[in-house]
This record gives sequence, C-alpha cells and structure tokens, in this order.
Amino acid sequence: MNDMDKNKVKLGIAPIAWTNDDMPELGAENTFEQCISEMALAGFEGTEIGNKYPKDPQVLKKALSLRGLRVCNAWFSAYLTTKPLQETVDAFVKHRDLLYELGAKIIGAAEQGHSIQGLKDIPVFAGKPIFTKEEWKRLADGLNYLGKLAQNKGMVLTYHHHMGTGVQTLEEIDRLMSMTDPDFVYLLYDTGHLVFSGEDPVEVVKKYAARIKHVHLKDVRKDVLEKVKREDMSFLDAVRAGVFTVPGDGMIDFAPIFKVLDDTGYEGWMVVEAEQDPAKANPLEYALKAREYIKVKAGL
Ligand SMILES: O=C1C[C@@H](O)[C@H](O)[C@@H](O)C1=O
Ligand SMILES: [Co+2]
Repeated sequence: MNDMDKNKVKLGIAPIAWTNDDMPELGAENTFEQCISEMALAGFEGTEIGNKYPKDPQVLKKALSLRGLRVCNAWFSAYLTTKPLQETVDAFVKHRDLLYELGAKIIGAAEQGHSIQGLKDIPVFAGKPIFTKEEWKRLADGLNYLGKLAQNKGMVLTYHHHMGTGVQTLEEIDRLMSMTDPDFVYLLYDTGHLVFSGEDPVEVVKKYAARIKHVHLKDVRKDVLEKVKREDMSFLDAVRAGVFTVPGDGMIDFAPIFKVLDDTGYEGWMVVEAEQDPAKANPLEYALKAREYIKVKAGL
C-alpha cells in the first residue's frame, strides 16, 4: 500500500450521489442538510456544490462549517465554441467570485458547446461532438483567458474532460493540453470518465501529473458499461443504469493511480464523485464504502 501525504491531499465528496443536478428527479427526496451531514459522518472534509445548496454564500459556509466541511470546487459550464466569448466570461467571473468568497481555490470547467451529456435520446459514444479546427481554437483561446481571470484571484482553472463532449478521449485531452497555456489551464482528472471512454487512467495520470490540480474519483461497473455500448445508451441512461459507482466498487484499481499522484507530489483535493440512483445505492452507505477503500488503498 502507498500512503499518501495527509498534509497535501484532502478528501471531498460531491453531492451528486444524494441529488443529481443532471437529473434532479434522482434524489429529489434528499435534503441539503441530510446530504452534508452524511458527508461529514462518512469522514470527508470537502464538498462541491449541488442544486439544493443555499445560494447565499454566508448561509452555505455556516451550514458546512458546522459539520467541518468546506467547498473545494464547483462545476462551470463554458460555451466557448458556440456563444460569444463575453457570455462565458461574464458567467465565469460570477462563478469565480462566488467560489472565491466560499474559500475555494479550484474552478472545474467543461465545454458544453455541442455537448450531448444532458440529452436523453442521443447515444453517448456515437453522438458525441467532434470540434472543428476553428472550434478548437476558440476553446483554447477562451480557456487561456478564463485561466488568467482565475489567476487574478489566486485561483486555478482546471478543465473537466467528460463523456458526450468534445473533450472526451485521450486524443482530445492531448489536443486541448497542447493548445492551452500550462501556466493558465490545468486538468481535472476524472477516473470514471476516462475508463468510460476506454482510456487507461494510469497512462493519463502519468502523462499529465504536472497539470492535474483536481481529482474526481469515480469507479465504473464493467457489466453496465458493456450494456451501455451494446444498447447504444445515452449518458444519462448510462448513469441511471448504474455505470458509475464509488471507488472500490467497480473495475478500476486505484492503487497505481494513488501511487503516481503521490510519487509526483500531488497537492490538492481528491473528490469522490459517483452519481448513481440514490434509491438503489444508499448515498451514506456508498460514501462510507468509498472512505474505507481510500483509507486502505491510499492510507488517507
Ligand atoms: O464532474 C462531474 C459533474 C456532473 O454534473 C457530471 O455529469 C459528472 O459526470 C461529472 O463528472
Ligand atoms: Co467529474
């Protein structure tokens, strides 16, 4: 076992296992207080932001700090390939300033121009967008600019590769990383999306260790992934069918991933983010399962 450094690596968990922003009917019955109380009970100290979280930053901060939690990141949807730059910039500045007030250092962005991740009837593999040369340039230039805006506040822009978007495969991640400035644009490494896409997560963590500034830990159920491919399912149907689960409950061996992160001096958050139907997978039970697995495999 490889013990990661507790002073460098903090553990968080995303609310998406309790209430799903992409499908709000999943977990509609779970309250904000239940969600954050169970996160703390399971032994996590960080969270991302979900649709049930109070909008007032002071109210949110107080509710979290009562439970020993803090916000580490929140998802940002960019539309650099499809909308005028200023629209994304304005939304980004608002998002950045909110996260700054909440004390978060990371901003996790994903390009949603042409994305099919929220479309129920489009197969996730066959329907994913492919950016044109011109769209790649708009994306890279826009991200470099957003990265500077983040840096103005001492924050870090990380890019979230994602199924059903134009930056899904390793080839696309390579293209984005090579077209963006390493001083301004970093990588949000999400194990679940890499394995879903057919990539080797160990290869990716080795390749981009220097640019990874935020980590999402999710596992993949092999049998469900095969069914998703066989039946040409959409991203949302795949999630509903249980393609994702917590680390330790699926096909990914996280030990070599933790080892590379440790060997390369990773400093930051690792966030368990395992969206599945809370009616089938009790969120507290799965949070505890993830926490135990991380203790055993990462010594954290
Ligand atoms: O980081 C994420 C945010 C979710 O809304 C998304 O759909 C999920 O798959 C993810 O990785
Ligand atoms: Co993620």
